[in-house]
Amino acid sequence: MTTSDFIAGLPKAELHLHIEGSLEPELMFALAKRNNVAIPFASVEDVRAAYAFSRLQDFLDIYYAGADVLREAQDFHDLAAAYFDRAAADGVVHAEIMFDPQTHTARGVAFDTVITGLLSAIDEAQAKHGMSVQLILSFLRHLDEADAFVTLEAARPWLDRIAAVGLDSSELGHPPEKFARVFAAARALGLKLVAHAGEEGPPEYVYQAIDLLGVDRLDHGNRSLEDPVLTARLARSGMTLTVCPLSNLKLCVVDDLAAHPIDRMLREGLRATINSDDPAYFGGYIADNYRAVAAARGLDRDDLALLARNSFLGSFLPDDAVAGHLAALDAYVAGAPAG
Ligand code: HPA
Ligand SMILES: [Zn+2]
Repeated sequence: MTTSDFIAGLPKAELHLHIEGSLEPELMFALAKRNNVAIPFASVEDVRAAYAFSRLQDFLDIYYAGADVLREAQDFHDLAAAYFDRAAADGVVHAEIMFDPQTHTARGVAFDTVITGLLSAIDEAQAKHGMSVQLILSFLRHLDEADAFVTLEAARPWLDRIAAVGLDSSELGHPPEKFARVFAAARALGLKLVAHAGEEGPPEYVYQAIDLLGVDRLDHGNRSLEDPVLTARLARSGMTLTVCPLSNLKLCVVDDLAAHPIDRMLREGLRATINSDDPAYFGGYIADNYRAVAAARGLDRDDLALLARNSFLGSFLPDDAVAGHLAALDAYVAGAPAG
């Protein structure tokens, strides 16, 4: 069995995926036509050619523009259904996906339209693929606290279908402390908490995410490695980091995958996981991310299985479900032919 096949069949959870970032150019064009929305691209090739980024903001500008084709519940359904089909083919048995309601409510698309479409695709993925899915409502950090509170209020009727809140968008200049009160309110509602920190932002933002927001999981977290005290603390506390190698490469968080710190993270005792972030924009889904770092950093099957194991340990699934997934993972690894 090749490493590529071993990775594809490895049972895994995806914990860092922006559903709007799974909008493939082909679907973008189809939805633009269906909804009569003008897009600033002449062809699918034209769209892909625009995906050259030198920092996070370059990507975000295009990502928010692309999301403009999403108007009706059916659009959100089709977007998510395409992701679940693709993820299932990559061995994803559980996904915790982020959505950015403010990207849509700011354009006049109702919160309920967005979540209705996503939930119907989630129910379908459960039936079709046996995949479990949880939703993470992510606040846009370039907007203010009041806007985040309005969004949390809009989510109230849906709280039984939302597992967590998150924090994404432009990191620099928008430290976690800006959202301390919103996160406290979300926690009081029984939601889990995650936040992007240490992707472009300094270790100080990671400290804020854990000390001021009280996050249960850290999205990216790469720059924590600049601070040995912080790194040791994250390792000791068993904090999960949702690392996204192809995203890191495309957004110039690393210059080269050969310099990616994924194996260093494991060596330092961090509970690192592999995820795809915005696969339509960064050139690969989750198995591609595993393959890319396996090749670039010489990861062996034990490393790959540990990364998959961490994805279940870092999930928000109940303990018995985690134990079931770990048993299936162990059985897969034990039964995989050498090669
Ligand atoms: O990688 C990301 N970082 C911050 N915001 C985002 N929104 C989508 N993807 C990202
Ligand atoms: Zn992200």
